[in-house]
Amino acid sequence: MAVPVLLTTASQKKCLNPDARSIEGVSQERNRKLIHVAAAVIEDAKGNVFLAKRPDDKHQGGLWEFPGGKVESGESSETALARELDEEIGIQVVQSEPLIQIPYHYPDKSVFLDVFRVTEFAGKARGREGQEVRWVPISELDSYAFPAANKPILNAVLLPERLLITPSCETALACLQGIETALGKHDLQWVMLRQKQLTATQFARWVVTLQNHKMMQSKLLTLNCSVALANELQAESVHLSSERLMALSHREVFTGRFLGASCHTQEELNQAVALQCDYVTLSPLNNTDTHPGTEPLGWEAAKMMVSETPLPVFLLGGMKAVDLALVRTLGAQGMAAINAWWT
Ligand SMILES: Nc1nc2c([nH]c(=O)n2[C@H]2C[C@H](O)[C@@H](COP(=O)(O)OP(=O)(O)OP(=O)(O)O)O2)c(=O)[nH]1
Ligand SMILES: [Mg+2]
Repeated sequence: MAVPVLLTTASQKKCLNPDARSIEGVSQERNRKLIHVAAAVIEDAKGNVFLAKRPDDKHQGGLWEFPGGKVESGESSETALARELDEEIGIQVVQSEPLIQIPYHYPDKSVFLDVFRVTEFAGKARGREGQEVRWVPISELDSYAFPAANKPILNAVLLPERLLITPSCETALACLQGIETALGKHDLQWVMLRQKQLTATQFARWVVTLQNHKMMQSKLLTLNCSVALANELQAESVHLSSERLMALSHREVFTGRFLGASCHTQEELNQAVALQCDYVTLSPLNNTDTHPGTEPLGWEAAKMMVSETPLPVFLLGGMKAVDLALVRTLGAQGMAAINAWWT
């Protein structure tokens, strides 16, 4: 008989707040022990992800899930993952890496999702328990109904690992050329337009130029501006400065897909979690030319902060392109940088 592991650790603290619960309800849920669950984002070589439908009579029934199940007493998450994937979908894990950890309180249950990316496996994935299963292109994941706790998993899968932030540029043309060079040289998929020296009108003009450029058609463009301006510009992604983040009392109605924010402290990270941001940047990791005189967080503190944040975290500040591997071992989603890629 499987005995699920109940977590009472620091993971309790970083839970995403469930929607529309009374204060009393939330505090009761927060004291509840977390059920430790190992789940897998299984990818094939074509960029498809394997989904299974939860049986109607189970918790979160009828919704699509990343296969997995409860970690049993005495098991590591990796062992539980391997066992569950064999039992549920008949595959044997060959290679996996941690993707993200999410504590979440449902009204009736609290779970701690320990999510791995499985990049290599043996066997043919199938529904061994009669459940409906499907290989789904990553670009179509957003059209599937998942349990509410899964939102950060989707963000972690959909967002690229590397974010290029533009330095302040003299002209829109110089900015375009810089982006083109960096994207071409480093095979980047994600760009944040950050140009603090521009007025909103000038910024909007630069954005339209970028949006219409052929090279940006297949890339994710994030605008570092207000939500109102990003909506006006029909942006797919907006990035809030820490000042804008801390000034918000609730998640503004952003009409695009990804709402991110700059964080430098635990308080700002807490606010990003409370506002249900889709990702955060955490900086400065090291000393940087762009923010001289700012005390860096350092790798140890950053590691702690990442482990307490149930959102995809992109580390930023004085990093080199080769630091990506280290960033991943810390549990962060990836890295954001100007100088590492802008030449
Ligand atoms: N496997 C999986 N579980 C998820 C996801 N999202 C999510 O909220 N959960 C929740 C639903 C359940 O409360 C819990 C997982 O339990 P489970 O039903 O998969 O556990 P299990 O495979 O060990 O099944 P059982 O023996 O308890 O029947 O985590 C997800 O993407 N995958
Ligand atoms: Mg399961």
